[in-house]
Amino acid sequence: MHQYKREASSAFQITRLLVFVRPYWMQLLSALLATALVSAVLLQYPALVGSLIDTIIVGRQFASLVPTAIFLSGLIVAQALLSFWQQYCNTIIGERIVVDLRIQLYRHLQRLSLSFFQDHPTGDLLSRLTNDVMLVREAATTTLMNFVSSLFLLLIGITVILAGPESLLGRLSQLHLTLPKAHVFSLWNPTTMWVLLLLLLLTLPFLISGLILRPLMKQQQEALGETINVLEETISNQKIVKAFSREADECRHYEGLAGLQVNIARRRAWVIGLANTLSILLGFGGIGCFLWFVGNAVIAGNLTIGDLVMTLILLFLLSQPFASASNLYSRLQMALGAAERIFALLDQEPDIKDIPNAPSLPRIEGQICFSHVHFSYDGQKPVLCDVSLEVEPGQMVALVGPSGAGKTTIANLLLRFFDIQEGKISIDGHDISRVQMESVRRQIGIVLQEPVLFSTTVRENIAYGEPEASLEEVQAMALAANAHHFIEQLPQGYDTPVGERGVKLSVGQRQRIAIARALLRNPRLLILDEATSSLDSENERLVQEAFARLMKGRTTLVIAHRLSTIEHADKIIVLERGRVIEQGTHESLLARQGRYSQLYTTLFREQEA
Ligand SMILES: Nc1ncnc2c1ncn2[C@@H]1O[C@H](COP(=O)(O)OP(=O)(O)OP(=O)(O)O)[C@@H](O)[C@H]1O
Repeated sequence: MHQYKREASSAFQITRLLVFVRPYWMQLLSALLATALVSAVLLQYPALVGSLIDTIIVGRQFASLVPTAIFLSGLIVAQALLSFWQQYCNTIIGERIVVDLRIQLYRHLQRLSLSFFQDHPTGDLLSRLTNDVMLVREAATTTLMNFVSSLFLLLIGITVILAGPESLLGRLSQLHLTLPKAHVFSLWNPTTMWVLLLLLLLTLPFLISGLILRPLMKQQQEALGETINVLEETISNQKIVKAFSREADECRHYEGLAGLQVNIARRRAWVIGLANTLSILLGFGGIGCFLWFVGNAVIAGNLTIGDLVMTLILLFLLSQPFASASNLYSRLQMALGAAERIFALLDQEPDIKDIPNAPSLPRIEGQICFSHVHFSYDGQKPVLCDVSLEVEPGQMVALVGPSGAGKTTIANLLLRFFDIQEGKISIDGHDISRVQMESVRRQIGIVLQEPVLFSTTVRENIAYGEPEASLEEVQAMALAANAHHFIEQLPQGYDTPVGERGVKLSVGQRQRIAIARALLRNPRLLILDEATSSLDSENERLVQEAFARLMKGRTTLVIAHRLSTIEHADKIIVLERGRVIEQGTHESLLARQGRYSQLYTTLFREQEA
């Protein structure tokens, strides 16, 4: 069983996330700069309004009106342009990060071994590639920019309040306008300490809520993965759902999972809500006290009404970071939970790997040899025990045996979908675990019991293994697979879409397309898994003919269910409970009156019936 690795620290996750942001650091930096500048621009407004009241309205210096208006207009234009750039970069960088992450995840998935996909539900993987990636995108763009904007508002705002005329605002306003005395408090007095303590208190609710939020977010994403899984399974298997009248049950199942998500969301809302309420109480309580100080100073004549209005606007601006802090923090925690799930997937190593500098398997003749092979899927329950068999080039070998005997497993091992625990499998004398697995698979053609087609055109399905093949080549193979005539009658001929998994074609038609696909690959070695379900006699004849053409001149391993195939095999291998119990030709095995003879009689009776 594949288990995802356990969680790493937030700092480690953030460092890994930065790798995805790095290619766009210039653009991100410019966007962050724009964000910081927007904050700086915003913080000009309190001083301007203060000056407007004190100098122009109360002080009646109307000459300052025009420069003030021009300065204000300039600020508005600057804010608009900077905001545009920030938004533009936000969208572009976000989209690039999403695409990069998805491509890397998809590439990684393609590298993973088959066993990984058997252990992990499709819905969970889809959820990682879609929702988790979107959460990370938001953290790397919107959340980061909001954070920078909040940080700048706070830092500049507090400096302005605390540092008086030496502040950025103070200096700027003295350059352009005559903003009177902005000396509010000097640095490092009891008030400063009081403000710092307040800030510290404000961060506490978020720190505590973060500890609770992160596991909750992970739970929610996992529940979402399960929901997508149910969706994927029941939508793609609607035929079975309907045939067994399970629509209402499936709806209830789905509602149950959706309800679980609401429950988790409710717990999350409580945590965020409490952190928010606490921060509002502390933050706005603090602001109220601060205003009380300033109000008293105005009454005592130490500050003007303009100062009071300026302070009010400043405090309003400063309240923004606190108001959005809980939201930012919960989004960051969501993104970290999502990043953890993404990296857990990226950290999965394929079970089946080429050895270093593995050579490519040269063009083969098609000799197969299993020598004392022992295999188990889970490392515990043995599936194949001491299996030895040999197939000569060009031979057709039938694997027969009861259900669960290990026939498909032998095919899986030849394709190196799994590695064996003991023994050796070789093709033309080359141990398949010591050559490039891609070069092995390239030389093996496979036709499955349930032919798998992709939701594209007939032509692309036939050319799946040889995408460069010309239409003439595709048609020639379709002709040999007895598929050309029915394809020509389809509405758009070879360009007709076959529907998801080929649902728009009959089973026999799908099978012949799969045979044409294997023919086009022209492999030296073939694995056929014969359909157990019988086709109508015309379809059966067409499929059997196509199979015969496909097998001609190639080594073929057939997981056989049909008497005609078994009887015509050069060799029959009888498997039972993972062991080869008999092997030989049809006649020799019948003469032995052993297990094969029993199996054959049963099959004969079934198929005659
Ligand atoms: N991916 C897997 N993981 C774990 N066990 C598996 C897996 N695939 C098959 N098995 C087990 O291995 C044994 C052999 O299965 P296999 O599919 O090879 O049988 P088979 O002879 O092809 O059967 P059938 O004729 O019914 O297809 C069975 O007991 C099965 O439960």
